Amino acid sequence: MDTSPVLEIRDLSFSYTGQPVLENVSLTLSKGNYTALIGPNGGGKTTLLKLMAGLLKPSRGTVRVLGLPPRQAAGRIGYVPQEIGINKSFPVSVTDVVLMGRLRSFRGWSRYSKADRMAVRRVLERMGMWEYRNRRIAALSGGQRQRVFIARALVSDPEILFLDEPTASVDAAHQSEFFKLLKELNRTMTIIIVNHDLMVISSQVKSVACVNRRVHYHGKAEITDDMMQMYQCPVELVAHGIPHRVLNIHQD
Ligand SMILES: Nc1ncnc2c1ncn2[C@@H]1O[C@H](COP(=O)(O)OP(=O)(O)OP(=O)(O)O)[C@@H](O)[C@H]1O
Repeated sequence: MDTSPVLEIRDLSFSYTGQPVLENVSLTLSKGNYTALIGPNGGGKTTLLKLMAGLLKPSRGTVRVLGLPPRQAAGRIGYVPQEIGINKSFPVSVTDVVLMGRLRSFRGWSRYSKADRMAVRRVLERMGMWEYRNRRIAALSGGQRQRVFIARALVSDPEILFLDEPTASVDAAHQSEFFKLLKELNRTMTIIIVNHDLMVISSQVKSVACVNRRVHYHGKAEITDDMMQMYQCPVELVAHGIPHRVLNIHQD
């Protein structure tokens, strides 16, 4: 099995306004991993994901995705942001949004190739959204919109997929379908997912990185009483709207 690193972060620090958000972060993930980024609100998970995707530049240190600076690997990365601001009056359809994920092979404003359109159909069918292909994006529910943005990330066949709280507006039935899909995708792509519900996510992922200004990586994801001690992770989990502390605090 190929275990070459798909992601290598070395001595990374980042601040937006002088106040450090991430400090001395080093993390190496090998091909085929499926990692959850967990941690308290404001701990830096979204920021870390944006740094991995090349949407932010580190203040110090380096990020390499598939051996390259993230922007150079952009065509091989799929990124699903946490909040998708939609201008309700912007008349863009589901198909238009997913086609944007094919910009790599874009040939002009009026022409996408047949292969682009076929790829869009495949991915919309996979996400159960084909019947909505001509619907305006603003006229979808939050969960449906999220599936469209996941389709947009998948339509370029990425090797690594970054997802920022993708199940935030997905109901329980669709959530389990969604995790089934991710498990299947993980056969061919590395997945890094931000999620708050460790109890749900731990049954899915292969590893966990606790993010709270610093990052602590745990190569396993099962949560047992013993491991709660071992993880020593400061996480305020929000399960069914009720915050509760599951793991103990890191010593440094
Ligand atoms: N654009 C920005 N400008 C300034 N500060 C920011 C910006 N974005 C985030 N921050 C701050 O950086 C810190 C980390 O934010 P980030 O969104 O990465 O945390 P998070 O772990 O993803 O939080 P949550 O679980 O609430 O989504 C927070 O204190 C936040 O207020």
